[in-house]
Formats: sequence, C-alpha cells, structure tokens
Amino acid sequence: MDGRVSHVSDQDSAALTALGWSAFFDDQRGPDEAALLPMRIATVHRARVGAQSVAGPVRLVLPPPASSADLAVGDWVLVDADSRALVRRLDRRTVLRRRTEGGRGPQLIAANVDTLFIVSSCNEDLNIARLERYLVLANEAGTTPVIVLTKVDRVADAAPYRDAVAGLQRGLAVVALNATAPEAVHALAPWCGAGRTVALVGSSGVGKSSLLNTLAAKAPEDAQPTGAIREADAKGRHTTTSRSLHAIAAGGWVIDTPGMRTLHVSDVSTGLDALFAEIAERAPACRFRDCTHAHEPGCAVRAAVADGTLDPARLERWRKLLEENRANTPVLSGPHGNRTMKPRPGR
Ligand SMILES: Nc1nc2c(ncn2[C@@H]2O[C@H](COP(=O)(O)OP(=O)(O)OP(=O)(O)O)[C@@H](O)[C@H]2O)c(=O)[nH]1
Ligand SMILES: [Zn+2]
Repeated sequence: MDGRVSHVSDQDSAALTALGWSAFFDDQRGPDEAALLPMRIATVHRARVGAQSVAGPVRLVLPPPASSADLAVGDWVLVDADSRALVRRLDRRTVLRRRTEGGRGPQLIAANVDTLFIVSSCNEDLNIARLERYLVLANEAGTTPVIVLTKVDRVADAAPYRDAVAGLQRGLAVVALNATAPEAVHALAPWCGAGRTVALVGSSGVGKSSLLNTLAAKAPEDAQPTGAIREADAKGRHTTTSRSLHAIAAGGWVIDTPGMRTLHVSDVSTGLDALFAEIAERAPACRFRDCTHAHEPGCAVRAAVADGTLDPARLERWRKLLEENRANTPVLSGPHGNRTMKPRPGR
C-alpha cells in the first residue's frame, strides 16, 4: 500500500486490500493504534461477533461497553492481537440501514458496501414501486445500485422485464441472469473483484441465496440453503435468516441479507432526488420555490407532464415516497425542538 502501516508485511497489506481495506480506513488509525489489527466484521449475532482477519476467520471478544448492536456486517474494526478484544469500530464509507416496524431507530443492514445488487425475478412479482424503495436505500447509503433480474431461464423473453426497470434511474445498470448458473459470475464481474464489496437485497424467494452460492462457488455442503419456490403464488419461502460476509470466488465480498417484508423510507431526501432526477431538476423552474407540483400555477413539473415529457406515474410515486419520508423523518420544531412527527396510521 503506502507504507504507513510499517509493521504490517507486504503480504498482509495485500491481503487487507483484498478484504476491502483502503486509505479511507488507514487514515483513521492513530499513532497509538499501530499494534492493533484491522479486521472486517463477517457475522453479527447478539452475543457473538465474527470477523475476517488477514489470517482467516476470528471470533471477537466484546468487552463492555462494546456492543454488537453498534456493528454491521462489513464494518472495519481494530482488534487487540492477543486478547482478540474489539477496541473500536472505524468510520464507515457507506452504510445501508432501514427503519423497522415499530421504529426503535434504524436497523443496520451492512456497511462499507460498494454496490447494492437489487434482486428481483422475471415474473409477476416484479414490483416497480418496491424497486424504487430499494433504489432510494442504495442512493442514500452512497452505494451504486444495480438491478439484477433473476430467473431469465424461466421466461421466453426477458426484454419486457428489462424495459420495465431500465428507466427507473439515470445510469442504472440492469443485468438479467439465471442465478443458479455459473455464467452469472461473468455477468456480475464488473462490480466484483479484489477489494470490492457487494450486498444482495430483495424479496424472499427471488434468488439471493442462489446468487450467493454461485458467486462464492460454494460446494453443496457449504452452500446457503435455498428455498423451493411455491409455484402457485410465485412466492418463495423465507429461508435466509441472518446476514454474513462471504468471499467471492473470483475476488471481492458479498453480503447476503434476509428477505425484507417491509421497507419504509425515512431520512432519504438525497436518495429521492437521485432516483427522481427528472423531477428534482425541473423544480427550480417552478414559480414557487416550495412548489409541491400538485396545484400551483406556473409549475414546471406539471407542465412537463402536460407536454408528455414526464411520466405522470413517476410523479405520483415520487409524491407517495416523499410523503412517507416526511411522515417518518424526525423534524426540528421550534427553537429547542427535536420532536418526532407521529408516523401516520397504516397505509
Ligand atoms: N430457474 C431458476 N431458479 C432460480 C433462480 N434463482 C433462484 N431460483 C430458485 O428459486 C428458489 C428461491 O431461491 P433462493 O435463492 O432461496 O431465494 P432467496 O432470495 O435467497 O430467498 P430468501 O432466502 O427467502 O430471502 C430456489 O428454489 C432457487 O433454486 C434462477 O435464476 N433460475
Ligand atoms: Zn412545481
């Protein structure tokens, strides 16, 4: 690397880089922390945290007040070499989180992820509004979203599915593949490779575990169990139960996440603007600065809908996500306020 970590051998340094280590993390180490070992969190359970070190998997010791609640799969931590005690977590480059039902603060999904593979199947489950939620999640986290359409082998023509998602966001990459076939590795190679980290999200049964097994080239006995799909309603059984970091055979790392039943949005204004760029960039031309693009005169956004250059369905879905974001996001109210707006009753 750059020679700053002088006690680390070149071999270790190369292994750290392959694990995703970079100057961003190296710069966070203080002079008194040179003897601590950088490791990457691989599994998080309430009382048990596993990490990847340059020498292989390690079970960490968490001395109080360290808590697994503060850790996400993909995090970089500094560890005492002798006791294997976690000393501290390093700042994250990116973090995926979601608001949970009942909302005891956001739930950590994964950290330091470069690319979010948003997995959906080429069947009637393909849900545009849901994909847009995942895109907001990816944008807000600072990760690059890629839509991965699975089960191409089950349809005569994947083009209609590609077309349905291609225009969801500018520059959005869309890959259609069979998650159970080895060729999937080549299709996803542009986002994998040494030091790169991807995470898989998507509904239950879309093929996340299958894709993980293909990318990691797992022998059947080590493979993540995959659920047999219930053909009748095209819904998969929920088979993945926890998240973990796995090595990709051709280089890089993949984080599997359990199927998410609900995905609420909150605190996602930049994520929304990136998703709906065609709306965000027209807003400055509206007569009123706080135009809601609903009823105001001189609205450039509704003018674009009227002349056919903006999809009215997109404007509608933008409004829905914006309202949900407002309802779920804590707001400053009054000079001392940091009150939370009540979530609106079930939608
Ligand atoms: N033919 C075909 N079958 C697939 C493909 N992807 C997944 N499957 C099958 O679909 C079923 C569900 O796949 P999983 O990989 O378990 O789905 P998952 O997203 O991990 O589901 P959860 O663990 O519940 O989140 C399994 O029977 C897979 O073999 C694909 O691209 N083509
Ligand atoms: Zn407007």
